[in-house]
Amino acid sequence: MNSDFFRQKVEISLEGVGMVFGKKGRQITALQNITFDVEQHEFVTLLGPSGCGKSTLLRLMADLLQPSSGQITVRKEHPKEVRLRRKFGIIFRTPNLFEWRTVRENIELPLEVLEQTRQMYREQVDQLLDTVGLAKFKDYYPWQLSLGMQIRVAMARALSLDPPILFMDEPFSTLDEFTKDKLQLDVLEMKKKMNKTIIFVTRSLTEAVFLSDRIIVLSANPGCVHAIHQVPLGSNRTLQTRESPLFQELTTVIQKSINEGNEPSND
Ligand SMILES: Nc1ncnc2c1ncn2[C@@H]1O[C@H](COP(=O)(O)OP(=O)(O)OP(=O)(O)O)[C@@H](O)[C@H]1O
Repeated sequence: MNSDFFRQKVEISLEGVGMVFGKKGRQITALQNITFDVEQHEFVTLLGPSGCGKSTLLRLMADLLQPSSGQITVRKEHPKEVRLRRKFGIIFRTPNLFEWRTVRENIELPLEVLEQTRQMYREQVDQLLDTVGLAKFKDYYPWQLSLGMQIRVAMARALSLDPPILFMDEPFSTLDEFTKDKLQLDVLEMKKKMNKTIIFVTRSLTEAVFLSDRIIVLSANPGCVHAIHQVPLGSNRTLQTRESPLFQELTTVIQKSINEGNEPSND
């Protein structure tokens, strides 16, 4: 039997992808020969030190940048086609909310752009407000919320069109540990309930192991795939999961992999 029979559906595929910034004379090769697939409903994290090209890679997949070489397909199409059909949700490091719009109005924005009437999406937005735990704060303005709550609003807004694919670029890097824990648990819950394919970027090894099904370790100068690690921690993860021997073992192995990938070469 064909081995593809056992594989999940491939959602995103990268083949020999490279990215060079700048003009002749002052070029930076940010990424070189990146090849991997992301399967449907998978949570894949791009992990590596600052400057190894994680954000660039995420932006290429989301069609916010165009690769200098190689090919990216999403559901067998060019990422642009998929973006134009609004099948991507994106959450950045800063929540980028509109200060003059309430929580509810910020979440409604993508739906408004599609010119749906408020009546059509009222229930859907109510559900999202519940999902991110902000139902009581729906009439607040962003400046009345903590940073953690603002990030929750950005998450709800990214989910408002129910996209199958979610890109998350270091969304929790500016948060304190306590708020980060809560939001990581929310993401795990969301993944379980909503069945999204999630591409997550972080510099934090523990965050990557806690959230991911698979971790892609990038090495720097230029950014390459150094190693790919499965994270077999199951789908019922709690804060106690981080105390388990398997979690400790995975962090040790992946830390070693990061160190190897970033050792200075002798060439
Ligand atoms: N628009 C740009 N123009 C020129 N160089 C860029 C541009 N964007 C990124 N780079 C360069 O590409 C490389 C990779 O940057 P990128 O931001 O993707 O790394 P990163 O791993 O996400 O880093 P960090 O964790 O610090 O955000 C860096 O050398 C960066 O300076």
